[in-house]
Amino acid sequence: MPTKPDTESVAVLDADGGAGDGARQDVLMEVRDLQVHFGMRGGALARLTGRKKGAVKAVDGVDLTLRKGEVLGLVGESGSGKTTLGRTLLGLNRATGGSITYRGQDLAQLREGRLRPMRRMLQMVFQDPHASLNPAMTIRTAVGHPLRIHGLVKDDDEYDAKVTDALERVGLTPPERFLDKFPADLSGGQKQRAVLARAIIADPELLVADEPISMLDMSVRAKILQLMLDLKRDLDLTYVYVTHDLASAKFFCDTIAIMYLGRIVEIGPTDQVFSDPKHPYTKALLAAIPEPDPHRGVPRDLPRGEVPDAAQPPLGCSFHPRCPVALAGCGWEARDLRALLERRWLDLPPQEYAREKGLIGNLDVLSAPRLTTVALAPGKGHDSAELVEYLRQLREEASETEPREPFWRGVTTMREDGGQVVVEFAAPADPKLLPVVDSDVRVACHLYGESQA
Ligand SMILES: Nc1ncnc2c1ncn2[C@@H]1O[C@H](COP(=O)(O)OP(=O)(O)OP(=O)(O)O)[C@@H](O)[C@H]1O
Repeated sequence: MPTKPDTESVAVLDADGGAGDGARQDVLMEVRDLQVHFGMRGGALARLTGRKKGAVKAVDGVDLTLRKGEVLGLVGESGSGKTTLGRTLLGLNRATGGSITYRGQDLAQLREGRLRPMRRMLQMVFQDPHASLNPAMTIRTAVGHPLRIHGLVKDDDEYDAKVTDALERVGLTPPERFLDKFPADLSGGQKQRAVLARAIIADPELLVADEPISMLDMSVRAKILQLMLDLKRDLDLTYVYVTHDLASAKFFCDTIAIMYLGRIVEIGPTDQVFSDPKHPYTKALLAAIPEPDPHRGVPRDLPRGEVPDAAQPPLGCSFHPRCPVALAGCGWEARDLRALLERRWLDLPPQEYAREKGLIGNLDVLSAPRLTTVALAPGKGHDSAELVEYLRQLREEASETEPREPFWRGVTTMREDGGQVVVEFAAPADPKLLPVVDSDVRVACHLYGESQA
């Protein structure tokens, strides 16, 4: 893959995370406290019992400043909200809250009718070029479609001239060979070139590209990214590049935003994020990039566990249940105790497992989200003294094992009370995205406290 070319407008963040005064006029889009929640329909039982429907917070308070000519990468595991954020920037998903300022208007508030003309300037490139092109349309019709929708040409000659120019720009040459072909006649790479031709034909300002190369052969991926960089340079484009692939983001992006469960946990110039990652999640993602040299070992895994359910995110920092260095105030709660017990029990022989599990009579109370105080009842044939002793033993064992289990930092109290054992956790705090001293990076992590700002 070619090395990342120098771009003229590398992003510079000021203390507020926005562009400095000099760069302010170069701001293309300003996103503030953006939220996109998807309602979940309750089942018949939920309706009967009057239980509230939940919501998935796909995007949960995102701030971004996108400058003209910038390539911003949205990176994170599946379900982190990258696609939803990208789509919302273009008005393809409606925002639940917050603002997206573009050309003096708030896209988050615009009605569909007023949004439509803006769409000419804001285009999306999807992952699957095959699904993006109507199999029954010729390339001429598909690529020129935006010209017709937005009424940008006066006659067929102008239409053909523009389609021909777009095909040339994306390397589908000579264009006459492609105009009357159907998508099925094209290779994957050629289809994605046609999709790019359609995306640029109406002279847009911003392209959101959602995993644009992930479904292509390895051999053409770098070529498509290079083509996108050439188009950006020639047509003054700005890109938002959605991917879970850090290697391509490193090559392609000026700025990287690392997303986790609907939030940006770290954002900054690509070289700084890669050379000196701050957030434990960023560090884990970078450590999980497979080594190109097979003699240097197997790919390392991401931290334990999976991305949690966005409908019931963890308290405090969403990453804390997987974080190897979490602190007391990172948001520990009852569910984390359950996860800890279950991880331990997985490794026990059946008899030991049954004995330990039998000590707790009401394990299910540990499933409720956001509980920072929980009362555990002893199991049949046991009492609270045995139960509290068991928990204290676990804590003791953990203090002697490396790497140190961070969960116990969050437990402030374990005491007997009225025949039960009350476990209390430290008050949770939501980490804010703050600038880190001596760097252009902002990070949402308690390891970099407010004093660092
Ligand atoms: N239309 C929808 N209705 C309900 N939930 C949705 C919808 N779209 C996305 N979600 C949920 O929002 C969360 C974020 O999804 P999103 O697709 O934006 O993440 P992503 O990081 O792009 O993941 P992927 O890489 O798998 O596409 C997920 O929990 C997802 O299930």
